[in-house]
Amino acid sequence: MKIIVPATSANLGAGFDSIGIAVNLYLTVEILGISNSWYIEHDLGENIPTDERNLLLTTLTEVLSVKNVVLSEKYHLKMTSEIPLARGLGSSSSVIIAGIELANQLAQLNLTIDDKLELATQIEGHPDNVAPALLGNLVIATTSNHHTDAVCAQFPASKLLAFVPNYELKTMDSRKVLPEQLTYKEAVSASSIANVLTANLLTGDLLSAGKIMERDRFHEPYRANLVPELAILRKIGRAHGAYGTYLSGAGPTIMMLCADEVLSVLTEQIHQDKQLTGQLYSLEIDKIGLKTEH
Ligand SMILES: Nc1ncnc2c1ncn2[C@@H]1O[C@H](COP(=O)(O)OP(=O)(O)O)[C@@H](O)[C@H]1O
Ligand SMILES: N[C@@H](CCOP(=O)(O)O)C(=O)O
Repeated sequence: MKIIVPATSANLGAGFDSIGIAVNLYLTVEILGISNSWYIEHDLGENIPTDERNLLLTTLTEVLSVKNVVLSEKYHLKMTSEIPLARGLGSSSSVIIAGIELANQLAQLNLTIDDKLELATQIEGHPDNVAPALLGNLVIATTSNHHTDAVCAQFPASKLLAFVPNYELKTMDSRKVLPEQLTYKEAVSASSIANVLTANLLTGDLLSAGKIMERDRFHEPYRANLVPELAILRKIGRAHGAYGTYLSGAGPTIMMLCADEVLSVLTEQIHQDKQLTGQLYSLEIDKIGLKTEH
């Protein structure tokens, strides 16, 4: 059995902690067989555990404990991932979704999509990565009182250029620079910007969505110093016809949305800029989300 989960790009500027998209880079977990102890075969580096300490298995354990189930066997697994770690493309959320599905399959829990979403949001803390990783496409979601409401919709036709800088930024560290509070006036203004962004996305108006996503007041102004590449790429995007540019998740990846016609000029400009060191990915929206193959 194989579990396949897409990467995600959260926030889209003003949709902080509530809007995300699934993109076509994948985490794959395969069950190779029963084993004396849990073992995850992977080549993701020394910092990623191969035993029960791995996020995949801590998630599995948490789900089994919530459901009051004990597995009689341990397994040898193989994990491969195209998703860069700690770069703002939802690597941790993809593992959480895979861990929930692994528990679901191994313990035959018959979890519904809603059950999986509740569990994932409880574990991750916010729904903007786990919801699109589970459902695919564009998801707008909110969590309160242990319940998540999620709306999944078609993302307007667009090319996605993800610039992934050559350094990690842990979500936890990037959240530390955010303010404890906003004034009432600031909160109303920031949420009105997010509301218009959502309306533009749902009506397929990417030209307007791209402009307003750059006016976020919830997180980008505070994180801009951590990721100097955001200002550079935004300038390139504006000069060469991108719809909009935003900090993907907690960064440091920067996502640019653009039409097919300007993709090559944007790619060339980014490659030519000597201040930018990192990898550039041309991505598509993943429309499916979590997949399990038997
Ligand atoms: N395949 C994986 N297996 C186990 N842990 C992982 C895996 N991918 C990511 N993680 C954990 O998640 C952390 C990154 O999560 P986070 O800081 O939220 O960044 P992001 O989710 O944006 O990539 C990694 O440092 C690692 O601890
Ligand atoms: N809304 C969260 C999203 C974190 O996404 P990640 O891909 O960086 O884990 C935030 O902005 O902190």
